[in-house]
Amino acid sequence: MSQTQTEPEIRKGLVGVVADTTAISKVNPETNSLLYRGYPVQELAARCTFEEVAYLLWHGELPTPEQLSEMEEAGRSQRALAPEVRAAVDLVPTTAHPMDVLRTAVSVIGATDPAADDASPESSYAKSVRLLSQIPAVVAYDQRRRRGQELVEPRNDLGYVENFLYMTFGEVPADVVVDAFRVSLILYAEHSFNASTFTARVITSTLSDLYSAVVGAIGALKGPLHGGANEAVMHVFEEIGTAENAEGWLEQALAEKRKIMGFGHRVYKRGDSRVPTMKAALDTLVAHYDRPDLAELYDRLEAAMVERKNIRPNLDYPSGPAYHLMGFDTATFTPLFVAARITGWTAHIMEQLASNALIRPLSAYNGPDERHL
Ligand SMILES: CC(=O)SCCNC(=O)CCNC(=O)[C@H](O)C(C)(C)COP(=O)(O)OP(=O)(O)OC[C@H]1O[C@@H](n2cnc3c(N)ncnc32)[C@H](O)[C@@H]1OP(=O)(O)O
Ligand SMILES: O=C([O-])CC(=O)C(=O)O
Repeated sequence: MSQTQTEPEIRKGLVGVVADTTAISKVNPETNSLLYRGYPVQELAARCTFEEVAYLLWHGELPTPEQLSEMEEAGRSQRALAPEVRAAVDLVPTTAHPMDVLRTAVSVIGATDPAADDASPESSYAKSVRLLSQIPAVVAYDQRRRRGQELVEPRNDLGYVENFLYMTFGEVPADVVVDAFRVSLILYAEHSFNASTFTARVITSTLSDLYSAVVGAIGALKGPLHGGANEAVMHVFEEIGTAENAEGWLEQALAEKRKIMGFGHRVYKRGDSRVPTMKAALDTLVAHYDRPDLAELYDRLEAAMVERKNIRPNLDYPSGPAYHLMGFDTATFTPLFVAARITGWTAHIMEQLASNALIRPLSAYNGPDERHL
């Protein structure tokens, strides 16, 4: 009797694999849309504070004024950089990437939390609020120490976004800057089973603690194929120099088989649903800082890439130059992504815990046949 052996189907990079359900966000490449808990992200960016969006991602509904102020109060009381976290940051040399500093700081925040291993929903939520509040203090302080500047203590009379900028720059910038930063954080907050979120879910699935899952997610986000691309976009802009070099630079880069940072996406093949909103925010910054040269370079490279490869920008493409115009150092861009995505990551960690199954795929062995010594 002959038996046909079916080869296992291997989906390298898990392309097209549906790994689980989620109620947190829906990415729909067909309609080019992104919903957080059912709400289009564009509407949230137009109408909500970042704190409201964080609450929505965590709880499934937008907060009432009372619920919001309760969450904000808990967050404000934890905004200052804890002394042991500051000491840990100071130990890391400034030759290290800010993502390495942030990863270390989150590890210390976890290691100094006596309830680190408490996986109850209440404790997970409290940790999520804690990380949301502490991460800006780390990011702002790290950029300042690299510039030889003193730490700026938080201001509790300010909202999250204003305070983040205040701790970074020592002043609250113009409304247009505050608003562009708010929009970027909302757009970066959540995006289903992207690589860093999936990393957090894999770690959580072993019943490890929330901080370990976030540390792993930070590591995954750092790579230039994921969050590290917003920083890489700025390096591309610097390499190109001025708009008239864009086409020539692209030809050469493609000839060298380079990946063009800020373009392409695993899920969206006809454009990233978040780009138009972030591009509009970038345009307001270009006008505010009077930098039409940057907008021209942006447009020329995008047009050339669409013409040559029919590949469109992802969110990192407008975010990189937007953060540059706001005054952030290029190496700080991906930590800003962490500050936003901590909301989505922790929402997914809580969702995974609520309905857990160990994540453990199979592999098809292709090494030598069995042999003996
Ligand atoms: C917020 C975010 O994390 S969004 C992603 C940020 N990352 C980047 O911007 C990095 C640059 N982009 C890329 O490397 C890719 O587009 C990714 C990693 C984002 C998606 O990759 P995948 O879904 O695996 O697409 P894949 O690599 O299969 O691309 C299909 C084809 O388009 C090409 N391609 C895709 N993106 C790019 C790019 N940015 N530059 C040049 N070619 C590209 C690939 O080389 C491939 O060509 P081939 O079929 O001739 O081999
Ligand atoms: O979804 C992805 O693969 C990457 C992305 O855009 C994100 O994480 O925001």
